Amino acid sequence: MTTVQKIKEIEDEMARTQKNKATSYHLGLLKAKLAKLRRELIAPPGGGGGGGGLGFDVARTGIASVGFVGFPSVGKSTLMSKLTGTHSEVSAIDFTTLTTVPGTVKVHGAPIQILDLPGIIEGANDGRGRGRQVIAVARTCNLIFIVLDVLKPLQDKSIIESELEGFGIRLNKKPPSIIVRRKDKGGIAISNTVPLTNIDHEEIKAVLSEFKISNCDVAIREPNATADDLVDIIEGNRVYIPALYVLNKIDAISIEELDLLYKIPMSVPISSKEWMNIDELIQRMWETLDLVRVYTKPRGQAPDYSSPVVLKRGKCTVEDFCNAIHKEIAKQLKYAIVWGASAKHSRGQKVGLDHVMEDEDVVHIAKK
Ligand SMILES: Nc1nc2c(ncn2[C@@H]2O[C@H](COP(=O)(O)OP(=O)(O)OP(=O)(O)O)[C@@H](O)[C@H]2O)c(=O)[nH]1
Ligand SMILES: [K+]
Ligand SMILES: [Mg+2]
Repeated sequence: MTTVQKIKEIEDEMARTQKNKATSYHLGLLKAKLAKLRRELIAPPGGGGGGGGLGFDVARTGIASVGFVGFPSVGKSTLMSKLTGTHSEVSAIDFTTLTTVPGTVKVHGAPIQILDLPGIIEGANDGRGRGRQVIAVARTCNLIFIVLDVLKPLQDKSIIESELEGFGIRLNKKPPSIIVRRKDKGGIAISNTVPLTNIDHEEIKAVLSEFKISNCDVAIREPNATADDLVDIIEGNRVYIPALYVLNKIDAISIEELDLLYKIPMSVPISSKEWMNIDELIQRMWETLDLVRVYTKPRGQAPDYSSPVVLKRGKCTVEDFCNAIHKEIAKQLKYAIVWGASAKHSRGQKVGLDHVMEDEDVVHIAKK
């Protein structure tokens, strides 16, 4: 039996099994087994598989990257070409785009890399089409645009989601607050600071046993944690990426239909062909990327608002700022003065390398 067939078999069995006290251990085992099989698919034991592939690894430029994932002919290349000014072949024929096509769009002074990708189909992460290479590129992006054709069934949305999920990508989700600390002896101790609503001790033990963990402390702080969350923590190779659902081709539907689309969370209805609602898309892209612009103020001069240093949230200290300019600067720093949201007072705050900055702060670097 192939790995794909084994996965199908387990999924079928899980669908047949009612979740209750008597079955939770068994379900926990199945979930862990499923995760292990999926890992085999991503990185087969003999090597190979997974990412890379001719034309898929492109030079990464800009401060952040956005990957376009969707079925064929939903309009990914139309959007990418118009957004970036970079040519990417457009046609009504499926699988027009065959490799990664990179382009750049500048948003609020920050260069963002856009990666147009080939269309994927159901079963992509089982190796059908170029799906695996496409999803491997998506795994490395800071934001994923799941592009959907509003003229096609909405079910396509969940197919794409499960293809990405199957490859270890978690969309619009934070890493679950679960800690598994392995020990040499002492058995399994489970503690929780929140009520366990979607997982019970039997299921936790089943998952641990399938991963051959017989001694460990499990601490669950995640409200509504599931067995899948636990598996994610044990497997450890998950990536947590924000996603926006880009609902394309709204030029072809009625206002009433458009109203319904607006109810889908994290979605932006657009028409790439007729250039409708692109401003909202760019604004939502900017907000979701959550970047931090910092303006430099040379001594005795006004800040330079034309070219911000753009940093990522969580990596936006004064030290990160210095390193973004030149790797020697942090060593030469005497102090920095920061104005803006991160500063305590409006006349500016004297800070050191570990100060965390906010979007649109102004900074002056005083050297030794
Ligand atoms: N009506 C309408 N048609 C569109 C829109 N955007 C793209 N199209 C059409 O949809 C078809 C496919 O467009 P592409 O941009 O090649 O789609 P793709 O997703 O890149 O396709 P693949 O590379 O094959 O995966 C073309 O005929 C486009 O003209 C849109 O906003 N509205
Ligand atoms: K196409
Ligand atoms: Mg294309």
